[in-house]
Amino acid sequence: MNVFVINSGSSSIKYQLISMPAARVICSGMVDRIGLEESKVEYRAFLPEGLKSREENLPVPGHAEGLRAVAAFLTDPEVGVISDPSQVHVVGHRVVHGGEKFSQTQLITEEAKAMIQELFPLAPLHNPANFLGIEVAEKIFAQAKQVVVFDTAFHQTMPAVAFRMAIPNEYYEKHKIRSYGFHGTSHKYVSERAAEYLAKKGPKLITIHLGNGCSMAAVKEGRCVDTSMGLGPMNGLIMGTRVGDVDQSVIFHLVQQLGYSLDEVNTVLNKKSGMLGLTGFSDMRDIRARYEAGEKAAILAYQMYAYHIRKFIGAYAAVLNGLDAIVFTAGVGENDALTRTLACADMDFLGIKLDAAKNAEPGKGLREINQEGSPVKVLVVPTNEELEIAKQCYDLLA
Ligand SMILES: Nc1ncnc2c1ncn2[C@@H]1O[C@H](COP(=O)(O)OP(=O)(O)O)[C@@H](O)[C@H]1O
Ligand SMILES: CC(=O)OP(=O)(O)O
Ligand SMILES: [Mg+2]
Repeated sequence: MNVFVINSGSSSIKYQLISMPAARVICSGMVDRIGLEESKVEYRAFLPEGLKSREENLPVPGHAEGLRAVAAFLTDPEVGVISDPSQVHVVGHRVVHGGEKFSQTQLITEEAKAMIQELFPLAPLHNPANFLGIEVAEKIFAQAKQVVVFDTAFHQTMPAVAFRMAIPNEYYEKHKIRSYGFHGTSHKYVSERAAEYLAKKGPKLITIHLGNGCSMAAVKEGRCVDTSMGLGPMNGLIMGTRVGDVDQSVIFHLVQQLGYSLDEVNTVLNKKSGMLGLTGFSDMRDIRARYEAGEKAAILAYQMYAYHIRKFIGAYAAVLNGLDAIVFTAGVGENDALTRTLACADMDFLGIKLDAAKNAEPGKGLREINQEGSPVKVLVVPTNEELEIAKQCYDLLA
């Protein structure tokens, strides 16, 4: 079964074609900077004769054009891996928000599509792009089964004490206002890899996903018991452009004292805050360079970013009543040693003892970066949301 996995973000599409159940990656790549100048389509094919890759800088005004460019690579006479789109049997879509009704992996229905659209306001950077991905893939891969895998699914095991908010009951009962949590596919994938590595039954884990969006989860016996994101993917940790936890009074102040409309407030908190608001840059590599150069704003932003991670580590160690390992993952978590250093600083009372040399070593796969004998393991586990989505598609349909 050939599963084409699409992870559509606000300005990018990551994709992999995976042969299941062997979990063999046939090709993978990404469309970057959609809608901006210098958009780019990357494609890597793992052919019997070796790797063939292509990178093309071409205008990609929208997701439809991006996916069409990818489909053209897939069937290209020289670097292609299939002769016809019908050789894609299943398309697996990452969808960020499915609300309370849609959290299980399932075939796309008109009802699910309507719900994904209804939730645009709650996940404005993600659901619209996810929806477009579905609409375009239904046209390009017309014979394939289309499956949705929700970011919220893994967090459905949270108990009510964690997911309810102390607002009047009717808002939950009538309107389903509660914490949902996101990046669930990633938290699930890395917590399973970590549990295998630790070879311990039902370990107590804190998974720390640091990409453009950032979130943490407390995982006990393979189940999520708490997570840092809520009704939408804006709260919790400081992110690339999103604010993370903020005092609600700020919202009223912006509206009532500074005259902002609610749309403007939303734009500020979702798109202009976080590391971008603090430093002028949202990409951690740019901020890192300024940190190294001793720029004050970058130093404070890094410290704040790590401080919020440390607060959640403390909170989740309490929630779990103990801790076997903390797990860093995603673009920043896997690659940025400085973030890990700052996030693990002064945590020896909790048993977290980072090994500076191991942490600084660049690596690729799962690795342990704690000191010998550290009571809590510190792991870097590369995430693979695409593989997890392909597995779930296979389990649903095989
Ligand atoms: N080598 C690196 N060092 C530091 N940060 C990195 C490195 N590689 C990627 N990143 C950061 O990872 C983030 C993107 O992570 P990613 O998981 O790809 O996010 P998303 O899936 O949300 O697009 C960016 O902030 C980028 O700067
Ligand atoms: C939910 C979310 O924040 O996703 P991403 O990190 O891909 O933006
Ligand atoms: Mg991501």
